[in-house]
Amino acid sequence: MPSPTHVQESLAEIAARLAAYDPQALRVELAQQFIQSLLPPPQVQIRAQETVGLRQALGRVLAADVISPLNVPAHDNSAMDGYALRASDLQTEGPTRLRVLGTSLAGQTAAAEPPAGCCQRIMTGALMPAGLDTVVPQEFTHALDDGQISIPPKLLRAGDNRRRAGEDLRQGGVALAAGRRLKPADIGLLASLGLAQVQVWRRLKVAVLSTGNELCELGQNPEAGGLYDSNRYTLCALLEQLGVEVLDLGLVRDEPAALRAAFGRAAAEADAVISSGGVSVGEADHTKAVMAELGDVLFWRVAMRPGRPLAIGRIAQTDGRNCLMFGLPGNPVAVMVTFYAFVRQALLQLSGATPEPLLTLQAISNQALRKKPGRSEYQRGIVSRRADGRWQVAITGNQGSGILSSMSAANGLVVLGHEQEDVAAGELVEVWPFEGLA
Ligand SMILES: Nc1nc2c(c(=O)[nH]1)N[C@H]1C(S)=C(S)[C@@H](COP(=O)(O)OP(=O)(O)OC[C@H]3O[C@@H](n4cnc5c(N)ncnc54)[C@H](O)[C@@H]3O)O[C@H]1N2
Ligand code: MOO
Repeated sequence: MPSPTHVQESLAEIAARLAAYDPQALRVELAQQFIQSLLPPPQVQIRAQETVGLRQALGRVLAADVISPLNVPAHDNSAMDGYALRASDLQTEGPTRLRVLGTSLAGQTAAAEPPAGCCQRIMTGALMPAGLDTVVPQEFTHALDDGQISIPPKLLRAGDNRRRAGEDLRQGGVALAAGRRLKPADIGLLASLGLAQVQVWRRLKVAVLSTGNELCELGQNPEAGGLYDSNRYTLCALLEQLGVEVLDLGLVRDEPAALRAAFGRAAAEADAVISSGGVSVGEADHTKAVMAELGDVLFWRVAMRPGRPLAIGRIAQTDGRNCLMFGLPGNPVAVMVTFYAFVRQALLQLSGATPEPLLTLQAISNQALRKKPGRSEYQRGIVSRRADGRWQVAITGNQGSGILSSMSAANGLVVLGHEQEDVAAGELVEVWPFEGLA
């Protein structure tokens, strides 16, 4: 491998600084903190930016603040169909009578200032005529025969039903900050500013591979003792949901040359590589040796279930960047749980995204759960609303770390923290809904 262009602290040196670092029983939070410390800012890792049209911008990460080029709304306008008036014309005792001078429709220029004692018929979105500050919705008025309307007393305060220029977005202000991972509402907001394009970081590129000689490609027949490679499909789907570019390196035989070629390609072409399998203590595993040969890597046993064995490392690239290595355990549910616990947030941050709080729920456990203190546990569950409106969660059956059907049946993960002991039926537990992990 070409040597890196700069010297960086080794992973062992970083680990040595952590209090309570125990690679044989690493707390989840400490593992997360460690991974966090390996993430370079996008200016260092991603570097390139691109301009994309709004229709292509969903899920992309803003590379620069978006400064509002205009006020939204551009002018004061009416929030209701009704009559625009001066609050100072309103009587406090008894009804107010005002003469209706004309009609303002949305899209027209602002009407001239009417004299005192007059009002203007106005539609939602129409510009407020000069000098008028308040709108009375038409359903609260009575039309009188002489071209006047009557408004009951004590109905309105000055400024009611008027939308102010710039109340949504102010010209020159930061409409969306750099690091924003664009959501549907953001796309609409950018459109409301008239912006057809935005400046985003290039997509993060993530390589995926599966290791294990027992695995078989879809479309082929597994040999005796073999099984289909499902992890790569799960991982590619998880990555697509995150909006990163996926480099599928396929199924790699558990042979040093094949593994070297795959990890080498990942290092040359991708920002991160995720493998599954071969990180535990088994005999047939060359994965760990090749990871350690090509990069700087630590092999952990995390105090969690599922997902105990985990490799974390990086391979230096010729241009000074790093390719992060995530060696996930082979068991299919452990792959998903470790992805959610360690990989997802890291990839988002590596993409330039500002961290956002994870959407979690407190739900009533429908059943007693066995839990050993001293490790974090992740159980598959179905969250639903009870008749009283509170969340409840039911575990989806067999929780073996190879059982994908109970993961597929679930809509979230029950997360039982490191210190947590047995949970009694009716107790509150934390749940990560899968919707919040997309
Ligand atoms: N003596 C010990 N044995 C094991 C330990 C341990 O601490 N001591 N840990 C167990 C845990 S926990 C896990 S998780 C697994 C992880 O081991 P590996 O990462 O080395 O994974 P493999 O042995 O290669 O595979 C485990 C399991 O998963 C199946 N697998 C692997 N890749 C795929 C794939 N792409 N698609 C579908 N299924 C896959 C594989 O066939 C095995 O059944 O180790 C335990 N053992
Ligand atoms: O980490 Mo393993 O996932 O429990 O089977």
